[in-house]
Amino acid sequence: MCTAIRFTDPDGNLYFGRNLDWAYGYGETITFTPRNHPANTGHRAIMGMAITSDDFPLYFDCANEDGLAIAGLNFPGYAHFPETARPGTTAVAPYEFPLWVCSNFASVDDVERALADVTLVNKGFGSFPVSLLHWIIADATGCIVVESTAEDLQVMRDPADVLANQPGLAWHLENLRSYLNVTPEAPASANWGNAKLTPYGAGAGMRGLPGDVYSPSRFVRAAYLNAHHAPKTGEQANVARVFRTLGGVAMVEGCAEMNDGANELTIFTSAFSAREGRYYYNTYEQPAYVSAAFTDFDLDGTHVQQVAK
Ligand SMILES: C[C@H](CCC(=O)NCCS(=O)(=O)O)[C@H]1CC[C@H]2[C@@H]3[C@H](O)C[C@@H]4C[C@H](O)CC[C@]4(C)[C@H]3C[C@H](O)[C@]12C
Repeated sequence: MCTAIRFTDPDGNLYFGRNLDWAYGYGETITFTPRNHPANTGHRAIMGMAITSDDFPLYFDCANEDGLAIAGLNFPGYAHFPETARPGTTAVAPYEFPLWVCSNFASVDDVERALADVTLVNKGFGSFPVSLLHWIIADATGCIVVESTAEDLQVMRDPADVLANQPGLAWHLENLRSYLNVTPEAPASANWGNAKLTPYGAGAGMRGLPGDVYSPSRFVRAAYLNAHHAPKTGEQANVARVFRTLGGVAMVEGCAEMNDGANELTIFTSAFSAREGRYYYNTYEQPAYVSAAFTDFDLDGTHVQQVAK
């Protein structure tokens, strides 16, 4: 499973992060695509988590120098990509979609407009299978979710500022209504007959928030934690906010098996700060952040640059 969140600090800077939950990694590391890389048609510097094949970055999530960020999350059972583009639309393959978005656009509004003329097509990269994903795309103003299904390509505003896995965003947003009673406030005491009931301590208002790592539960919990986190000032506190919130929906190894019996766990957690133009991540066994900033790289170069693991 995977979960992604966005929020802004009190100065309006975007923070964006994701958990990558799976049974294994792919050798991914922080990967920078300079403005003049041949596949960077929009000439925006891009950084995120990827593996690289033949100097082509296969991003799991990434962000650009204008403060636009995207993450791909599994969406099997729902994701469907037609073989060919609808007449009059541009074909974009799922493996190149994060790069295409961050290369060509500076804002969620611009991406949303452009997607009216795009078909996400069923095309893989080399011998890799096509990933069955949906995507969250965020900037300082908000976020959208993109879902290509057998019906159509849906581009939806996401007022919850989070995404998990299946089902689709519309279902998750509807499901949130079942939890509107959950609150940070301490409930008043109650009298049930002659029994006087008082809270043991903090957290009593959170009873009912699901504690498991099933996708609907992670969506609800991430939405609650993200919406209620205290606003923070400064880079360190906001990066901590991303990691603490995503820690609230992280997967502990051994608690949830995948279909093949393998244990799913939070392989890495990442955070992008548009304030500093910096990408941070940690892994299951290495909780200390590793980070890189756009300014660490040759912005006008032509080749992908990777941060050694
Ligand atoms: C497995 C990852 C999604 C994790 C996730 O959402 N898990 C949910 C588990 S569950 O179903 O809900 O149980 C996805 C996210 C991004 C994907 C990668 C990116 O799309 C980049 C390339 C794309 C290639 O087509 C396949 C390899 C790949 C390197 C992908 C491998 C894999 O599908 C990744 C890493």
